[in-house]
Amino acid sequence: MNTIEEKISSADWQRVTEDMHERGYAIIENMLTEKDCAELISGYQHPDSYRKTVVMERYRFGIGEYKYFNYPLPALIQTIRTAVYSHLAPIANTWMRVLQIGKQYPLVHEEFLSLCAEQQQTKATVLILKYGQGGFNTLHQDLYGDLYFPIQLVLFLNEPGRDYEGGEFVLTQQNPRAQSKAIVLKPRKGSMLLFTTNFRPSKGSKGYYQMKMKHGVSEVHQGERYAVGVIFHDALT
Ligand SMILES: O=C(O)CCC(=O)C(=O)O
Ligand SMILES: [Fe+2]
Repeated sequence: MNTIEEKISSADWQRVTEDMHERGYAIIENMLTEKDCAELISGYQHPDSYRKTVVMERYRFGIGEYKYFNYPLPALIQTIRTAVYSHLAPIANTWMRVLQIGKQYPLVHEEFLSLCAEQQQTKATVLILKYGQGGFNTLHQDLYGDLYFPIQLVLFLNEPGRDYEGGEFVLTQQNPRAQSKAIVLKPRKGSMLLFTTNFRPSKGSKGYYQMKMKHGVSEVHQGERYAVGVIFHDALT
């Protein structure tokens, strides 16, 4: 059995990089084992692991519930956050360069977290979400302060079509000169989905422009759906 470090380092990052540039998202299957998924789901009940619980209806974020992890993060998630970041920072740096935004991200996640801390962004943003029948997550962006990393990921802990129906992951892209396009994804259990947090570069006739993206989850028609969201910046509150 490969360790999570091995799975991350042997992933096809060339293909992921191309997908991120062309589409603003990429899927890597088989990142988590059955056991990893089961442990993360059963951990949902342990109050000590989390700093805050959000009942989504209260804020009109949708229907469902999520919990922000506390530091220290579970080892599996800590490893994923640190190791995947190093593969994404070069992509983020290309995006900033082609969009002529004078910003570059350090290649080491700890250094990026130090920059967050300088801006008082110190609270963990990694979360686990739970939706039952009728659950959904409205289209949104996960910006938790002025400093943000432009790519984030979700880990899928249940099998679509078996554990739940509906509950598709929805991305919208807002072309500044057209209506929004919806992209609907059903990644399999254990998959990692990488996607655009705010905007990505898209090539037009006069060079690159900003294509704003949002994400959410369509209504769960049946069953239960859990997911872990890994956001690379920390939060003010
Ligand atoms: O439940 C999902 O797949 C979406 C989670 C989400 O919005 C996030 O991780 O930022
Ligand atoms: Fe989100």
